[in-house]
Amino acid sequence: MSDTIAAIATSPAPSAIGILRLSGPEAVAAASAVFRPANGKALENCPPHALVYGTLYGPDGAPIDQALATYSRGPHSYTGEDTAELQCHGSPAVLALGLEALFAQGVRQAWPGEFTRRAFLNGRLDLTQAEAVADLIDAETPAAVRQAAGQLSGALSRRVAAIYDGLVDLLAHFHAVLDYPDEDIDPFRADTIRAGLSRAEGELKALLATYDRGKYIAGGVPCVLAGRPNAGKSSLLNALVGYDRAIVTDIPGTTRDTVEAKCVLGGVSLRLIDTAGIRDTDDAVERIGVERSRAALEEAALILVLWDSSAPVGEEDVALLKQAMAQAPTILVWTKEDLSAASCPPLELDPMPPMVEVSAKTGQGLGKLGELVAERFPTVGAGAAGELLSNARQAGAAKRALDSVARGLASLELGVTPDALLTDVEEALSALGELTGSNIREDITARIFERFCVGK
Ligand SMILES: Nc1nc2c(c(=O)[nH]1)N(C=O)[C@@H](CNc1ccc(C(=O)N[C@@H](CCC(=O)O)C(=O)O)cc1)CN2
Ligand SMILES: Nc1nc2c(ncn2[C@@H]2O[C@H](COP(=O)(O)OP(=O)(O)OP(=O)(O)O)[C@@H](O)[C@H]2O)c(=O)[nH]1
Ligand SMILES: [Mg+2]
Repeated sequence: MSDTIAAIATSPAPSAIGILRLSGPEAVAAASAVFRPANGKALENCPPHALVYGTLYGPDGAPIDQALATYSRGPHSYTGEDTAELQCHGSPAVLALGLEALFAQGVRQAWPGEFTRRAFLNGRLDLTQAEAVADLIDAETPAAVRQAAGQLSGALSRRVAAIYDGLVDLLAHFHAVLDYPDEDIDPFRADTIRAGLSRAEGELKALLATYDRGKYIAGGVPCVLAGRPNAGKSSLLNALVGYDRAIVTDIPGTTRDTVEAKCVLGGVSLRLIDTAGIRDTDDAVERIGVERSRAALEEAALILVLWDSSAPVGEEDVALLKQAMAQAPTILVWTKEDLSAASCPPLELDPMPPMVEVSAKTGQGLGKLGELVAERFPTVGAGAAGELLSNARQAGAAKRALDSVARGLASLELGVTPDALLTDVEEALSALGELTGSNIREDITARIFERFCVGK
């Protein structure tokens, strides 16, 4: 039987309300020992799922807060175990004392994600739903909220289950042919199996195609700021994130290492990557920085090429723009719009990139830049029904399922033995089981729940 865990479930800053949460066999008894309801009854004798008003006592027995408490009996709770909550004033000192009082009752500190891990182990959530809990907490845009909330309610699980069930139906046909292992699969049955595998293949391809969008919604679009030294890259990064994240000076070659920061622009969550200005240089450190800039360009899903509108455009600016456009959706950003513009020869590019003039100093043009980003990633700002693959673990499992199904289809054409084909289908089922967590190794779940916060 599992032990009883407790944690502060709310943020560590002073706030209106702060919650202590417990789960496990002694959860209700421990909460009852430190909290006395105003109605004179013991907490455990009040009805479950109700909020009860009363006094919370610290480890030395002195009152430390007027609070609300509630408890639930497993399996009718978040974790599926007995749970209790103490909803206090959100003072970090009160919460720390309350937690200490609970430890004195023999409960222990919860690990990060341990409540949700218990919910998963007790079958209250599958793995994609548990991951959605973490995604929801981390969501930075309305689109990310909708995607995570849909996944939490089981939308991705249902989509995967439909593929899984289709493959299970096929297994019945295999058992019929396995009874006669030396005979070829009769053509009628082979057609049925082929149709089932093709359908699963189509569904898995469609599912995998959701991953780009899902990962951009959940984790942000990797967006590189590129341009020659002093173009204003770090200034733009700072203007977009709203604080002085990167060092800005008038010395060309200020940024050496890549600098990352998140922002929301045009409703799209971006992972901005500021880079060293690209130029030939004798400085060994700067040269490594320039190499990193070029490497970052290759990882980008969106590139902002910055041209200083107060300086003449050079050949290297045009070369960088062309390189970027060949690599990913690119926006040409004319910087320092507040200064007087240098004259620029007409640009002859086909196609022309979308362009915008901005000033990091005044904020002019940033709204227009947001519109251009939203045009490039309309579906990333729009949210989803929650049935997108949203992380690499999910995509990896779906890819393995697809590979197994494709192998099965190829084998069928080659006329292999039924048991080889059966192995392919079983491998596909096992990969889908990993995706939802119905069939997954302990060490992998441990890694997944480590990313959660304490108290979740
Ligand atoms: N105060 C508080 N707020 C919270 C949570 C919590 O645990 N406490 N949650 C958690 O992190 C989330 C809500 N999720 C929850 C999911 C299931 C149950 C639950 O008790 N389910 C039971 C009973 C349902 C019912 O009363 O109808 C069940 O499913 O059987 C509670 C919270 C977000 N807000
Ligand atoms: N007036 C004005 N000056 C700007 C603007 N943006 C940047 N600057 C100035 O241009 C100079 C270079 O800015 P940075 O943001 O450091 O340029 P960078 O592209 O990051 O340069 P490197 O890191 O050296 O590649 C600094 O003196 C900035 O203050 C702007 O919008 N208006
Ligand atoms: Mg810089």
